[in-house]
Amino acid sequence: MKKVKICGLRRKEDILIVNRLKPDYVGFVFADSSRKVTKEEAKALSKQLEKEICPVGVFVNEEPEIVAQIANAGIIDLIQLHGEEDEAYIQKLKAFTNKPIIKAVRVRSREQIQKAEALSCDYLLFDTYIKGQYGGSGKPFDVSLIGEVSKPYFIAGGLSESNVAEKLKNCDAFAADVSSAVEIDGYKDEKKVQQFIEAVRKG
Ligand SMILES: O=C(O)c1ccccc1NCC(=O)[C@H](O)[C@H](O)COP(=O)(O)O
Repeated sequence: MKKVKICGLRRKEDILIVNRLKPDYVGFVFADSSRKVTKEEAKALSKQLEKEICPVGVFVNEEPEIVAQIANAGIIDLIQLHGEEDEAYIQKLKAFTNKPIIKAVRVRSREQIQKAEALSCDYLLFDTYIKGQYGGSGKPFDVSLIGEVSKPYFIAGGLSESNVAEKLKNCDAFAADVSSAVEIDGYKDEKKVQQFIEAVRKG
């Protein structure tokens, strides 16, 4: 069964929703965004998360020492790098923490994906390229660009209950990641989260 990640949790209500619906992963965004949480907020939210749900920290070009501090404090179990982090950055981060790493790629070409495969991260995540916006755009991209990839990967970018099954059929993703389409007025909506999780798991 495909895995599912609900990204951009920021309220106690969001944690109650995911604890009931049990996605495989949830994301806390530590980068500039309407969904941004502080380390203290994420710590309090993560503590209330059911143990079977894996908390992921989303960072954009953050100092590796800061990322590692948050990871090593047990607030997150997986690190998602969503900026221009390169192999040198990943090596530096790995010197500070042994938490697994997802490297996000905002897809513009097949060459870019092949280059990302050589990075020493554990997973890749393919998201939509929008100039000036790192993530959470709500805009889809053509997943047929992905092709064969040697690492397990997430797909993201404008996924919704109505398009996720089709997108998963057109690539070999390990997991689907969503934020915008499971929100109403910027807040996570239980019904939408439930419909998305069901659509991913039904395939
Ligand atoms: O969600 C954000 O606001 C965000 C801001 C800056 C960097 C990354 C961000 N989100 C990362 C994610 O993993 C999102 O789930 C992914 O981009 C998909 O979002 P959406 O297209 O809204 O479903």
